[in-house]
Amino acid sequence: MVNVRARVPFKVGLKSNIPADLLSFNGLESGKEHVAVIFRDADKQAEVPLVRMHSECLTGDVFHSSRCDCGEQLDETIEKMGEIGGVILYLRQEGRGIGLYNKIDAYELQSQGMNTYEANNHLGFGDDLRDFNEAALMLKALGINEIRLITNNPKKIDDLESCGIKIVEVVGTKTHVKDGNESYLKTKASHGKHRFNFD
Ligand SMILES: Nc1nc2c(ncn2[C@@H]2O[C@H](COP(=O)(O)OP(=O)(O)OP(=O)(O)O)[C@@H](O)[C@H]2O)c(=O)[nH]1
Ligand SMILES: [Zn+2]
Repeated sequence: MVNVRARVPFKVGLKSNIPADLLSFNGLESGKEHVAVIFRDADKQAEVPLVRMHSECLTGDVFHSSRCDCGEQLDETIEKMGEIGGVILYLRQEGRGIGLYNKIDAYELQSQGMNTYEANNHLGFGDDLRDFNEAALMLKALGINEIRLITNNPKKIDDLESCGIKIVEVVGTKTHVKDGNESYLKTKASHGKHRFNFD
């Protein structure tokens, strides 16, 4: 049984000025310390909340690495939810579930010419090891069964729905192209079926 362990207020965003609550949970069987960040008490409002399931990316979220778009997606989400409310589930699934050191090994292979999925496969991993069952349990612990999901990734939609969360709307993120991540994003679109808008 997953339930809320603690809920504390803090302020977030690039200027540390966006109020939110940080929540921890009991009962996550993976032992992963997933957290939720709730803006404008979105879990207590009548409207169906905006939700983002964001998988940990130390290199992108913290260092804004050129190799991916994770940090920009997180910043965009925080800005949006600061204005209209929402819930970020920050999931400790570094490297699409293979972990940080393996992701760095995969980056080494990508520097030699493999794409993001080929590198995973070469290391003996599937394309994406994540499952979103615990994310669904966290939402249920918050009393949330229906959401508007921020994602470009169809796998997240299918996985959450199969765990009993109703997705009433899918909201895409912007396409954050920068020097260094274009082929990564294009591979996600062609192979991973992510929905991006390349102008
Ligand atoms: N294995 C591997 N993982 C990567 C690579 N680049 C980024 N990641 C990981 O991919 C995950 C990105 O997850 P999310 O931000 O949830 O994004 P997503 O699955 O692309 O889906 P949406 O952003 O919701 O459309 C993070 O865990 C990153 O650490 C890579 O080249 N190899
Ligand atoms: Zn990333």
